[in-house]
Amino acid sequence: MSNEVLSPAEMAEADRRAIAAGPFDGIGLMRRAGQAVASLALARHPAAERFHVLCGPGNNGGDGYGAARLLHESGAAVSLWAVGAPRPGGDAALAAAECPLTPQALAGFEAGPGTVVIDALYGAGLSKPLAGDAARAVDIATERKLPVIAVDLPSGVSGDSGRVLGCAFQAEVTVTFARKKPGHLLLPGRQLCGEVVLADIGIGDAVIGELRIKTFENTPALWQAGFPRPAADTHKYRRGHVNVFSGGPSATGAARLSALAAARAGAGAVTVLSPGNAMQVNAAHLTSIMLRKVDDTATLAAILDDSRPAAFVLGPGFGVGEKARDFALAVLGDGQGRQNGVEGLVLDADGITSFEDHPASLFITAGAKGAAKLVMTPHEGEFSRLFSSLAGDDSLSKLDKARKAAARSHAVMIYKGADTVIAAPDGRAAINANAAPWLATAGSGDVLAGVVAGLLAQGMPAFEAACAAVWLHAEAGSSFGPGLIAEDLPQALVPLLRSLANST
Ligand SMILES: NC(=O)C1=CN([C@@H]2O[C@H](COP(=O)(O)OP(=O)(O)OC[C@H]3O[C@@H](n4cnc5c(N)ncnc54)[C@H](O)[C@@H]3O)[C@@H](O)[C@H]2O)[C@@H](O)CC1
Ligand SMILES: [K+]
Repeated sequence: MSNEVLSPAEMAEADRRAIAAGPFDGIGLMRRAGQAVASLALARHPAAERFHVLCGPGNNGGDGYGAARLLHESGAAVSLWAVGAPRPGGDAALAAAECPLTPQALAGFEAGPGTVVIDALYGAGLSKPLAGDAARAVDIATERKLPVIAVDLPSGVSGDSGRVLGCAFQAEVTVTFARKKPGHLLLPGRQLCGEVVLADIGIGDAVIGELRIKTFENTPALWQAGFPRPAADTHKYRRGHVNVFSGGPSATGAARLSALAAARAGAGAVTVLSPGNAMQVNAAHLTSIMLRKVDDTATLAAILDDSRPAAFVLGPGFGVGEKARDFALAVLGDGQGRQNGVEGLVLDADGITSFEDHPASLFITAGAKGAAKLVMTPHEGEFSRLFSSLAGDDSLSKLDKARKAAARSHAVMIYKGADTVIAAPDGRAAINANAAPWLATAGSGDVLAGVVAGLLAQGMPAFEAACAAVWLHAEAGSSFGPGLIAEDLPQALVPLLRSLANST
């Protein structure tokens, strides 16, 4: 799979193993990296008046020296600007020695209109905030709106977290090697990278395979094989039953949105579980979705006794409090082991907030042997209510936080945002990068929760169901575009589901 995402440390290990396995040594890989950058620069900017290649002291700079040499050999006008000298005897020093151009000090960097900047200052080895001459170079490129081609990462962007250290280049395109890094996908890094182009520099799939990578970009390749497809002889309850808890009479719409989304995602039957005082308003708005009165855990127990496959959504519009906690724990199994057919619980919005002062009861129940699978869908505020120590730890990336929260809570986490991270208790994680700003609309999260439950009810494993739902939800929002409201999303899923069904 090429959707593995490597941390800078894993990438350095891949480099070491690739060099040991051959056929390329360190300078060989570096030459190929330089070649990839030079080819892209010429293809994108054939009429550039000049390429300004900015080289740092490490191997990122080494790639820059290689690119500068090849651009110069191709007849392009090239200025070379360097900060710090490469370590003598290292690959970057060899690349610098191979380059016939004399570097000028970065302190004197100047660039006029019509020129292109190739940023090879710092990549995977960025270790402190950009300052001094490097920061000045960023200012010049930004003020003059010069196109920037970043080598591996825009200097200033952390490959681990996507955060900016000091300041960073805004690249038009970033050429990276072998696989993407978290910093290409997590914000603000993703936005600063511009387009990300993957170059093959000779690090083979077998080498990457040895690393047992557990981080992925969330694309259909990750979950398509397990996407539910109804058998020819199926019937509605075999396609899974989703139950969505409704809030009180003035807060019922969110549950209905979730229910409709679960139905579109392929659940065979969907029921809104409504408090008695909201039955009328729910009944007035439901057609194919069924309705059942549930006011207390005794009534809920009868529903949980049903052995047919089912998933539950608790949270959208539900209200915060003890009732939410009681219902959630009952669905998970209340420490008694998994209920007959309960595949999972999607805990969203108020359902998450209800456990703000009681997280341990949720985590212990979710971790009990045989408990139903728990999927939580917090946005940043909700995440910090359940995981305040993780949320406040600036040394952790969003990826780290989601992963640690999943392990702590025994839940699949969908840590929402424009760069949603999905993480499983077993350490797998996926970063989603196809979201569009149109999704930031009221009720959008209710739809997502419903899609997750729709897939869970059909027996899709929780991590894959969460990844598929996030991708479909984002793709539906992106394809609909301006004017999107949450009510549009379930319908916008249809063409995507159709093309998924046709593609296998
Ligand atoms: N053989 C290899 O290891 C390969 C590495 N490649 C390139 O190597 C890069 C990683 O190389 P390195 O590990 O040498 O790391 P970098 O070249 O990214 O940076 C490390 C150097 O920069 C200094 N530094 C870091 N941040 C700084 C800051 N903000 N201000 C001033 N100095 C700073 C460090 O002290 C160190 O000297 C990748 O990004 C990629 O471009 C590619 O050539 C492919 C092959
Ligand atoms: K760079």
